[in-house]
Amino acid sequence: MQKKVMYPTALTIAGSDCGGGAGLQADIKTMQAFEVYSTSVIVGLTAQNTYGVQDVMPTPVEMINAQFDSLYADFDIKAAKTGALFDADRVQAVAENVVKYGVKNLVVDPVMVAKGGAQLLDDNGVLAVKKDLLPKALLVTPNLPEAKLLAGMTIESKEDMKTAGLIIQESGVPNVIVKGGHLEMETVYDYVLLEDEEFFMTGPKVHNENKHGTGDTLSSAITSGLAKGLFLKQAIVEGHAYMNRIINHSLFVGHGHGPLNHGNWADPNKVRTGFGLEVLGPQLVIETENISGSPRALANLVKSACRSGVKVVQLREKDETKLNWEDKVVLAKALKQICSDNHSLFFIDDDLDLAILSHADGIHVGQSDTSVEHIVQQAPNLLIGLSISTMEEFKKSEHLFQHLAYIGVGPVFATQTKKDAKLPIGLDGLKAIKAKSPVPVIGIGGVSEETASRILDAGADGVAAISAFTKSNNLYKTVFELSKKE
Ligand SMILES: Cc1ncc(COP(=O)(O)OP(=O)(O)O)c(N)n1
Ligand SMILES: Cc1ncsc1CCOP(=O)(O)O
Ligand SMILES: [Mg+2]
Repeated sequence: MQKKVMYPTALTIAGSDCGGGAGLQADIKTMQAFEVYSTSVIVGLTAQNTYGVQDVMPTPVEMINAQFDSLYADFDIKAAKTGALFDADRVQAVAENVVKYGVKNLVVDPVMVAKGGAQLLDDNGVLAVKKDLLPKALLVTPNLPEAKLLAGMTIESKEDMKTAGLIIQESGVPNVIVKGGHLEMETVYDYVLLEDEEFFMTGPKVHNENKHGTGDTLSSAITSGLAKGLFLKQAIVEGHAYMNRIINHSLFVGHGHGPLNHGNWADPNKVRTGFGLEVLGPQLVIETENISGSPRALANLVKSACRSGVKVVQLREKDETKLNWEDKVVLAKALKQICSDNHSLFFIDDDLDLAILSHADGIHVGQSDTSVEHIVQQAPNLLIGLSISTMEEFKKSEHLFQHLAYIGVGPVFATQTKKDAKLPIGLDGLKAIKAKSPVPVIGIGGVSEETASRILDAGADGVAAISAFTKSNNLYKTVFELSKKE
């Protein structure tokens, strides 16, 4: 099977924790857990273990600049975060590079004091973060002691957290999370103040000593979501869910405050937010006809769907299209760009020329369309999906599986959308094919928020749908429902 794995890239700008539980080591592990490629600018070294920080050595400013130069000469960095920055000179250097390279989606974790009490940002550094870095950031994530310093007030209640959030927002950063883990309560409240919304996130207080690196981990998790193209609120909620999960599976290594288990992310939904073809998630199949004939409306739907978590989009422009060839090419190229920007794969239905011209990632073909062998010969880099409607078609196609990324099996249920659809194969038919298929099985036809979980429970690796998306008034929920097993 051909495989193409797409990895968004993120950056951590932070200090090294040689003990591996916090700092940029925690960031890299978290990003890996989110299937995001991590790059790093090392702002300083710490000699550190689970007992605390024994020594600190900041990186020379020239070397910080050189690391930024190297990374931005090469990588397409979609989101970045800062951790320990040590002093005002280093904050200044980071702020200058943020401007120089137009660093996108910057999350500032204003690390000031390590768990054992060592100072990781001096007093002038705190002022520099406020003045030089926060106005350039998308989000800042202080814990209570950090929020007290940034807001210049004591914080002893949830109300105080809200006031502190507003004061910090006035520094010029549009979004703030004040983390309340230090409040003496059995529930941990984190106050989220966004540009247009505010809410508390809650989690249980965890009664063990292994919480080293929690701040780094949450901010990296959010940064990972941003790198993958999630909306900020989604990235925050997913990051928080990740933290809540792994904090309950922390590791007993070392003899002091142990680290989190960043790899313990055995959430059944996880595979559906990943990248790569083993983890297709719901596929949006769409043509201008489905969306009042308007290419712009189609582009908007594709953009929103990608941002809601769709990882594969297929353009299925049929003969009835009102578009001429040139307009079709323009549309396909625009959709490919939207998909690339959002780390989603872009497929074309049937049309090999259009797939090649638009630099699509893949092509989907039916039993009577362009042959798989011809595609492999003409465009060996294209991923290929093949339609299968019956067990007979499956058996007839077995020699092609070596070339396929997936098979689209259906219609599973009756569909109004495809006029020439064959008879529904049903859940039992799908199950029988899944049992024999060496490639992922995507169920299509009559997929809705109600039927998707039955198709997935029958063994499908993912679903593809048209009307479920075009009729949706909440794409995020639709993607969630189309990814969910019972
Ligand atoms: C994922 C997926 N599965 C099946 C189809 C149907 O393709 P095909 O059989 O070629 O029918 P048309 O789409 O051409 O009407 C698909 N497009 N995608
Ligand atoms: C393209 C295609 N192939 C088999 S059924 C179908 C149409 C799916 O549309 P809907 O998701 O609205 O049932
Ligand atoms: Mg076809």
